[in-house]
Amino acid sequence: MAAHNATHAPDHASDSVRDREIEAEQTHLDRVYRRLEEKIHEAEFLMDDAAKRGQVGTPGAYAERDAQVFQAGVHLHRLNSEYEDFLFGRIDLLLGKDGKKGPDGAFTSVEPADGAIENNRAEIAETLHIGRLGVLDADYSPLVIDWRAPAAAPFYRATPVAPGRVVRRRVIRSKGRKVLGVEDDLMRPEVTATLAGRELPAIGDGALMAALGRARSHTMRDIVASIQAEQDMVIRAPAASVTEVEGGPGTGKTAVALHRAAYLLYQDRRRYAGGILIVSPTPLLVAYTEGVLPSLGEEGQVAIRALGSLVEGAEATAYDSPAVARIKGSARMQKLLRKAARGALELAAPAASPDGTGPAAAADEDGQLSLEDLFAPPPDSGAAQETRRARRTRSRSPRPAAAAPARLRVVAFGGRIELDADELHAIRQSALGGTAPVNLLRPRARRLILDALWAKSGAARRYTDPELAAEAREGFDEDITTEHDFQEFLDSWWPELTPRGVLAAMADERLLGRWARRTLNQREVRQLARSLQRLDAHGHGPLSVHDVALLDELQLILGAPMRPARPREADPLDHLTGLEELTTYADRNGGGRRRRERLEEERTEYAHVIVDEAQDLTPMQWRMVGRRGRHATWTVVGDPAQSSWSDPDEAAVARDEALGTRPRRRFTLTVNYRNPAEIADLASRVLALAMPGMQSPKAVRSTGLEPRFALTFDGSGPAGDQALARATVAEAERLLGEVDGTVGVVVAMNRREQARSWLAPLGDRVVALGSLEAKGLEYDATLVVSPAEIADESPAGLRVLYVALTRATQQLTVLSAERDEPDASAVPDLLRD
Ligand SMILES: Nc1ncnc2c1ncn2[C@@H]1O[C@H](COP(=O)(O)OP(=O)(O)OP(=O)(O)O)[C@@H](O)[C@H]1O
Repeated sequence: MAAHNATHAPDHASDSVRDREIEAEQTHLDRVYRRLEEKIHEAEFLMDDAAKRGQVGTPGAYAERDAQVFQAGVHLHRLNSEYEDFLFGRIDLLLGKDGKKGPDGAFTSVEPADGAIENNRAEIAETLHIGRLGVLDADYSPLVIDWRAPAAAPFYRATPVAPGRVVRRRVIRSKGRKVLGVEDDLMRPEVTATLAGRELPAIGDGALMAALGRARSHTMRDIVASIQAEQDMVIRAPAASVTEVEGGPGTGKTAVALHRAAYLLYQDRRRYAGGILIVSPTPLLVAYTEGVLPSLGEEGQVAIRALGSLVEGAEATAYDSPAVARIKGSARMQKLLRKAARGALELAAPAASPDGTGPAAAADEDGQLSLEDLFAPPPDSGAAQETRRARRTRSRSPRPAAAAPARLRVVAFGGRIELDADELHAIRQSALGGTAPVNLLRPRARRLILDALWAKSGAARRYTDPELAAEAREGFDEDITTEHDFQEFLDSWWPELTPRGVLAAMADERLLGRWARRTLNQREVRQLARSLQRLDAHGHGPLSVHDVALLDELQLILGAPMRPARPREADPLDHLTGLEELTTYADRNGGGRRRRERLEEERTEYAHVIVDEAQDLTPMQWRMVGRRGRHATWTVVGDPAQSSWSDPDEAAVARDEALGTRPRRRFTLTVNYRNPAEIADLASRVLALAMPGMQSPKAVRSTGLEPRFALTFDGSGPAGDQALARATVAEAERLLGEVDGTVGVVVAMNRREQARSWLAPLGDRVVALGSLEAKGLEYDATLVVSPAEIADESPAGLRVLYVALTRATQQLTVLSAERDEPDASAVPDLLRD
């Protein structure tokens, strides 16, 4: 940890020295902006020039134009982006061991030259400014080093214990083009260093503390100016294989994951043109974090998706009870879904003509084969009535109706050939024997039907010459299969199943019971079927986050529908870069967003997958995420102590399967940057219950403000609810007065809606959250309502409570009701020492 361990020089520098230092940084920033303006003009000129070349219209001119447009687009996008603090850091360095310079114009040596320090005095040999992007002066000297460049690493890694060449690290605070302040950390406080004959001053109390003390808003800030050494190790870890990061609440796992995405793109833009996927547990966390990457200069190549939005066209909006979530997330679902997909085929109604009489006979030209009343059961048969009923039901409601098995009848070679229900059933079973996706087995089933009809026709016996027999068979097949009615039969008998359709079919408790015979017990069948009844017959309706993983699994089991693949739009720049950065140019010309959205739609696999809050993925979700990174490298961040999944062993197996046998690199983050020590200490009591023996991360600061304990005491029922509402609102109001930023109120999941309505009048600085929604988020102040209610919600309830208690950056109140068994000081049983 750099700043944490650094000696913060007490702020003895006089105001005039501070002003002089700010002015010096202002002069540098002005120079940077002048250079940026020159670059913007250059880029605009290139764009104009490119447009003119485009009018010439020869292939060579087009290629040249495209290359120029790309370059210019990249520049313009980056330079036009408004950054609050484009330039945020500076390091003053001793002379290096060797005099080599890297591509960014900085000296590469990490260690100081012998004799760089003599009698604790030294001369600063190099000053580097660090910013969101690199900028070179016209003479190629570095005006700003990109924060991800190797030359910037000492800014994050230097500590007083291992300072390398760094004497002073400075964080520069600016807004727009104005420098507002500087904060210094001395890495060699014992050394008196001079720069251009003047002693190097140290100003401020340290940048990290300044950053941590800021009020929180509804969006996360990047930490680019104050990344700590242990975090930097993760961010800059090699991309290959799997990087696993564990750390307690507030250790910066999410921040590190986001910065790592930006770092990887910087390192190897070509490789990550395949896209980086960041998987987040909730849409709330996506909304909270998605501004960070643009602030780091990266957009377009990184998709941040909530677990409930990973499947195209599906968006989870509903919540399952913990019991149902446990069923849907479990690996047992694989087997059940395979059965359901096969079972759903049986539900298809046969295609009879509406009046049951079927199509008229169709005589073929050579008189060998005619098709007659092809697929209909006899009009008066029970099966026909059943079929008609089924069709009526189907037109009212497309849920696949249970129907009598059809028989298939053709007239060929002057006689009738018929496959009865049992024979069709046997054919279906035989086609399903393989493991191929159900929708893709249809051609095989079709072939088996034709084989059976051919065998029954006895025609094969009439041909001694195999060539003639093959020819006859070919004609036979063609005649049958080109018949519209045959195709209709096939559509009904082996319909194309959709994941949503199968999920909807599982809402039928009786059918589900059949399919789940060896997988779920009766109670589980009932719970699962009921939870799916909120979907309509097409499977449309409010999906839960766990339903989305089931849809993805079903997509695999069923296979892609058989329609012609949409040709990928040729991108003239693919051969140059494969980058979407072009969209920055195309955006300006209107078509970029559409194109990017389309490409994203088509993209189901990524070059790098980052999983945030990995401890929460269920086995089925690991399978879903794993499919998106089969050839990817991975970064997986999480904290087992915050897991809301009840069976960690089962999830670990699924995680191992998703990550495969790739070698793993492990890191642990140990410092809590979010919670003051007072809040972290209280939370650690729950950690001791939830995961005995697990270490809490060390809080980096303390505020002197102990958590508050409040009570509501009106028993249960509506009166109790009203009392709880009053107490919650009163405390939320009090906290609003205490902090400048946001207040999060965490309640048990089943009180979510209630709490939202209680708190709505307080405005948007207050957010009501169900316990599971609090994951990853943070607020200046947090109110946790009834810890016992949250802890009792599920087998993982204590860990969920631990999450709730670790969301506050400044103040925490715990509100207890009777069931919390509070003591005389209102401390609930679960939080007593
Ligand atoms: N080096 C840093 N400099 C400044 N702020 C930091 C630093 N590291 C982390 N933070 C801040 O600490 C807070 C917690 O970070 P983050 O949300 O990434 O932690 P986390 O480990 O993902 O937490 P949780 O497991 O509770 O979700 C954020 O506000 C983040 O900006």
